[in-house]
Amino acid sequence: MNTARTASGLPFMKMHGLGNDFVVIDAREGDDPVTPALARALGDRHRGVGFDQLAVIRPAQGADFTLDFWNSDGSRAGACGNATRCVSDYMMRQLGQDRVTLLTERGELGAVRRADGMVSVNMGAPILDAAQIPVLPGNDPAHLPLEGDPIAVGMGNPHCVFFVEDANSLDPAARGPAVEHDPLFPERTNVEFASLIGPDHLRMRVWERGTGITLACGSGTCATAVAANLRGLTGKHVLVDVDGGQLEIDWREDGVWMTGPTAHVFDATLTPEFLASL
Ligand SMILES: N[C@H](CCC[C@H](N)C(=O)O)C(=O)O
Repeated sequence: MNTARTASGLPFMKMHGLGNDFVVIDAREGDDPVTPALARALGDRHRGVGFDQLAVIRPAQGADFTLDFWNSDGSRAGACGNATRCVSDYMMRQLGQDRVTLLTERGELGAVRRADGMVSVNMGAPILDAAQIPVLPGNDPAHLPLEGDPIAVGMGNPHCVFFVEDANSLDPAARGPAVEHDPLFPERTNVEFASLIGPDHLRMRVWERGTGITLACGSGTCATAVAANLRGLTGKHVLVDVDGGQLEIDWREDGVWMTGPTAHVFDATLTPEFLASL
């Protein structure tokens, strides 16, 4: 831990995309202060700040910034679409640009601000090839031997998408945890439950790996749109209704684009006492 920061506290930002909420730490100057213990303590909604994901901005070579993601249980996530949109919005404002590039565990991603103010991110091509999905060794890449015939889609993080009769009437907390921890997924998985509610219009609810139910999951909506297209349910441009609102997905030649609103709620500073208690 950077002792200078510990003495004066640690600044952070609170942001959300459709209620998928984030603590964001800008660590472009100084040491990266985040450890699993800090992520868990900050993620505690009673004794810390509370978030679905913690995002850490770091310097990058060859891109505008690097972005790392943590879940509230202290585990790392390889991708987080909504945090990518929120932080890209902040960075576009700060750099005076209407587009940015960023490095994530997945590789280089790009984000742009649309004329209507919404932020779009290209989450990259979906990973469907079993050879490239470390979580699915030796399994049919499209159809897992799980009840409900889900589709596994990698978006830089693992997703397991179930199509159900009525996503509104099921409790993701009842079915999600068993799938998250199924031995088919050695790195665990995010779990989506989706229904077709109109032409190219999906309803999706999510159980997120390392966090639980969230109001929106950007990478999950990308995975769900890809899965729906592969099942012949939709085209490649779909609207996905999540608990917190609506995201627009566009599966193009260059990757899966995800668009929606962003919100920067407040800035604050973690106290030296909080940091010292970890
Ligand atoms: N909310 C995020 C996804 C977090 C995924 C995380 N729970 C993981 O372990 O992969 C999103 O907007 O894409």
